[in-house]
Amino acid sequence: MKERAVLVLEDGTVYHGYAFGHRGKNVGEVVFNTAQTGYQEILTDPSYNGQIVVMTYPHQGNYGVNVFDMESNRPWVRGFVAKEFSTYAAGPRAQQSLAEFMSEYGVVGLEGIDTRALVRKIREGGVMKGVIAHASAFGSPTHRFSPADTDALREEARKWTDIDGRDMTPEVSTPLPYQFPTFKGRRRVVVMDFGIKHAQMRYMAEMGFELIVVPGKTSPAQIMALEPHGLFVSNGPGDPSMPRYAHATLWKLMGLVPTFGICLGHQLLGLAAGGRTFKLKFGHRGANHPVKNLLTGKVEITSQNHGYAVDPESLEEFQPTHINLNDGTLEGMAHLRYPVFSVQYHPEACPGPHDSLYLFQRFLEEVDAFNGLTGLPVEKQRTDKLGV
Ligand SMILES: NC(=O)CC[C@H](N)C(=O)O
Repeated sequence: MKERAVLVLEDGTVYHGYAFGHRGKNVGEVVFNTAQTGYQEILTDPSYNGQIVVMTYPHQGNYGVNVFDMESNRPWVRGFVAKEFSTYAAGPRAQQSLAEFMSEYGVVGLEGIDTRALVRKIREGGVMKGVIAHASAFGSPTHRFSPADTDALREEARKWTDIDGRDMTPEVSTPLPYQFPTFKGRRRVVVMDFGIKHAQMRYMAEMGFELIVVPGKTSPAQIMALEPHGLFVSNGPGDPSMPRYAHATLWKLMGLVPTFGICLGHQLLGLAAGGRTFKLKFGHRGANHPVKNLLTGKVEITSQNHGYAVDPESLEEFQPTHINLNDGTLEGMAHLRYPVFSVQYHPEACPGPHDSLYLFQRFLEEVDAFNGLTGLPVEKQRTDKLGV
């Protein structure tokens, strides 16, 4: 018999379903993702630190998990919800089942609930805090949830400190600097790690960049002492207005070195330039968000995962370069005078389409133009041989 489990939202809504993955209980901000595949990349994307992710596609887990699709060294989601999880992992790339993977890393799962109703609720009411609890967290796998149990879980969700207003990046940023495994390149990029997805580094390594990854709290002087040709600002979790040290660092470095920011990196650059960020009602999380490139007029289908956005009205030194065609929010910007640009979405995909990979090429061109390296051959690095 399946073990009972519930999701209780802070507004008191209760969804009854069944336990999956690691047995237990966890609280987080409940968000939804509309990607049909890519659950392993989603689970291991550090930007989800603090969040319970609901997949809108009804069937998850069918192709298992493997060592290649890790976006960091472990999952970061606090809970994972789907209509139905496959217990069987099919396909030549599968090395482990999703159930085993979630159990191994302590990811509490829930299935068998009406995910469409839950997503409609979040779309209407905005993102909310919630708790997933399995019956065994109440002492026995055959436990039946009483109204007193769900009231207590609701209180637990309410009392949990909202990720809005919290710097969630120190937990996921590297504690010490390291070199991403690349050959010694003639173009050195310092990567500010706020919870980076490996795909971003893989693409840059393949393009011939030497990558030195530093903690998000690294000072401008320490960064410049590494003599970078370029600076990369990663994605990451939580409220972008909270890591104030990063705003100060990026403000000081603006114009000194060509800079490319993705997602949280984009938001931090906007804040560094004196701009403002705000929280979206339910965010953008999926693999088919249409974005218009205002410089070319072309539309890109993009991978997204963010709950905040930069207010374009608040920007003085940046011009908008990309907008979201669903809701008109800012998706990309470029500095008016310096080689500094950023996007809110994920050109590295993982999961998602590759329409926006040209941005990494643009970064390479900016780095070369600024450092007098134009004409230098790009030493393509085979990251598959490097074991990354
Ligand atoms: N993927 C990211 O970098 C997310 C940025 C930020 N934490 C947000 O939710 O908007």
